[in-house]
Amino acid sequence: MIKDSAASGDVSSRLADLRERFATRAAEDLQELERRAQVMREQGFDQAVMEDVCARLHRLAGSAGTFGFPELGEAARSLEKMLKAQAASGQGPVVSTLAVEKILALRTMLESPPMPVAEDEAMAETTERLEGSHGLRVAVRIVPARNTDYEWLAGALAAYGFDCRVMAGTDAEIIQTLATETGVATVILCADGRIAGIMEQLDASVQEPVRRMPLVCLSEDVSFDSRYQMAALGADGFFGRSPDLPELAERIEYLALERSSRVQGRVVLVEDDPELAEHYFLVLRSAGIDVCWVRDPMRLMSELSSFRPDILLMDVQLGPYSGVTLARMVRFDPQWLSLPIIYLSSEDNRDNQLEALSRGADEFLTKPVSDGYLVRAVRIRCFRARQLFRLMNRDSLTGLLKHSLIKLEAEKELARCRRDGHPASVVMVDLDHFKEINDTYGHRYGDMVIKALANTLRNRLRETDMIGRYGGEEFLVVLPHCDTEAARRLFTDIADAFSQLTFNGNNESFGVTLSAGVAAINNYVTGDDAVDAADQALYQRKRAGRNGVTVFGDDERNSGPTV
Ligand SMILES: Nc1nc2c(ncn2[C@@H]2O[C@H](COP(=O)(O)OP(=O)(O)OP(=O)(O)O)[C@@H](O)[C@H]2O)c(=O)[nH]1
Repeated sequence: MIKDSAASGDVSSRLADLRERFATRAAEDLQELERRAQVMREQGFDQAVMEDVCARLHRLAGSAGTFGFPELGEAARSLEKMLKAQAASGQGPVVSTLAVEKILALRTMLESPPMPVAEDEAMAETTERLEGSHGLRVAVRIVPARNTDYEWLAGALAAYGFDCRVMAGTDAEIIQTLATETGVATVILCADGRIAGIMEQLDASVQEPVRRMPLVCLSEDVSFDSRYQMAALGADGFFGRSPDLPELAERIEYLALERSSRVQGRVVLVEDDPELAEHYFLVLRSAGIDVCWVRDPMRLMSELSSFRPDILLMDVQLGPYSGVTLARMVRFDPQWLSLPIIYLSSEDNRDNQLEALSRGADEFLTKPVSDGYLVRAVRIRCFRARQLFRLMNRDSLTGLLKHSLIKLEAEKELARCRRDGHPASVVMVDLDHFKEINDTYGHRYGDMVIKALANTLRNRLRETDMIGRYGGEEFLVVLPHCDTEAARRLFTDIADAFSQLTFNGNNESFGVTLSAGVAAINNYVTGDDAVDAADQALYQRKRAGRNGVTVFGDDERNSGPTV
C-alpha cells in the first residue's frame, strides 16, 4: 500500500520520474518480447511462452498511453489481439515473421519522444481548502428579473447558513463578479427570463469552475412547456417564484456538493503494475482523493475492511488472478454488496466487457485513461456512492446522521479515547420552546428552524466532529480531542450565533434559542452513559433558564445564561 501523500511532494516531478521508469521497464519488456518471439519462430509454439508474450503486450497496451506513448499502447493492443486470435483459431498458433517485425516496430515507437501529458483541467483545479467548515461554504447568488424583489428570498436562505446575495448588473457583469469569488461553492438562482443570457455568459467563461456553476431556475410559469424550455437551456433545478424553502435549500446543497472540486472520496485500487498504480495514486491524491493501493489480491479483503472505500477500482488481469472472479468474491461478503466496483482495463471489446460486468462489477474504464478523466470519473462515482450511503444513513430533513448511527459514533469514540487516552465530549442540543414555534408559525417554519440549526452546527464544527439528529428537535454531537471546557466555549459561541438568526413567518420576524448539555465521554463506561449524562446536563440547563450550555456536574454558578 502506498502510504505517502502526494500533496507533500512535487507531483509533476514524481510523475515525470514515473514516465522514465516506465520507459526503462518497457524497453526491457520489448527486448524480452523480441527474444521470446524469435525463440518461438525458430523452435515452434510454446503455450507458456505465448501466455507470457500476451501478458507483456497487455501490460504495455494498458500503460503506455498513460505515460505519453499512445501509439505504442495501441500497437501493443492490436498485436496482443492478433496473437490471441491466432491462438484461439486452433490452427496451431505460430509466431510469424510479421509478429516479430511488429515487435521490432514497437521499439521504435518507444524511442520516439513521449507526447507531453496535457495538464488536464480537472487536475489543474486546486483542491482548495474551504475555511474550516464541517461541510462546504455555499454561496447563493440570485439573479432577479427586472422589477422583482428577491431580498426576502436572500434573507430566508441566509437562515439556512448560506451566504446569500441578490446580484445587480448585466449578465456579463454578474458572471464577472462570480468569477472573482473564490473559496466558496456557488449556486445561481436565476429568474426564468434571464436564464438564456446567464447561461451564455457561463458557457463563454474561460474558468472551468464558472462554466460548471449550477443554476436553478425560478419561474412564475410552472407548466410542462416552461420546465422543458428551462431544461433545454441547461438549468439544473426548477422552482416556482415562491419556492418551498426547505426543498430549495436541499437542492442548493446537493448541487453545490456535486459540482464542488472538494467532492473527495476513498478508493481502493487493485493494480499489479507498480508504475501505473503509482501514477494513478499520485493523480488521484493530488485531486484530494484518498487511495489505498493493493498490489497483492490476497490482501484485498483485509484492506477493504480497514480502509472502507467509496469505490473499488480494479484491473481485470492481475497476474494469476482474474479481476472478474475477485469482484464476485468481494460480493460474497454482504457488507460489500453495494460497493461500486469499476474495472480499469485495456479490454475494449464491448461483449467481453458486458460479460465481465455480468459477474459482479458495475462499470468499465478503458485504459489508457487520461488523468483528468480518471479524476472526474472517480470523483463523480464517489459522490454517487456517498449520496446512496447518505440516503440510507442520514436523516432526510437535515442530512445529519440518524439516531442509531450517532449513538454508535459515541461508542466508537469512547473506544478510541480508551486506546489513545485523549479527551472527548458529547453534547446534547435542544431547541428552546420549539412547540411554540410550530404552534405559532406552522410545522413548515419549524422544519426550517431545525434545518438552520443543522446548518449552523455543520458550518461551525470541524470535519472530524460527528453530528446526528437524535430526535425531533434534539441533536447529538460527538467532539473528539475536545475536553468539556473547550466544548462549553464552542457551544456558547454556537448558541450565541444561533440566537442572532432571524426567521420570517406569518409576516413577522422571530428568533429561536438553544440549550446544550455537555459530558466527557472518557469519564463513562459506555457511550450510552455519556449520552445520558449530556442529557441530564441539558435538562439542568433547561431548568436554569435555557439559552446556554451546562456541563454535567457543573454547579449552578457555572451554568448561567450566555446572553
Ligand atoms: N416542525 C417540526 N417539529 C418537530 C419535529 N420533530 C419534533 N417536533 C416538535 O418539537 C416539539 C418539541 O416540543 P417539547 O418537547 O415540548 O419541547 P419545547 O417546546 O422545545 O420546550 P423545551 O425543550 O422545554 O424548551 C413538539 O411540538 C414536536 O412536535 C420536526 O421534525 N419538525
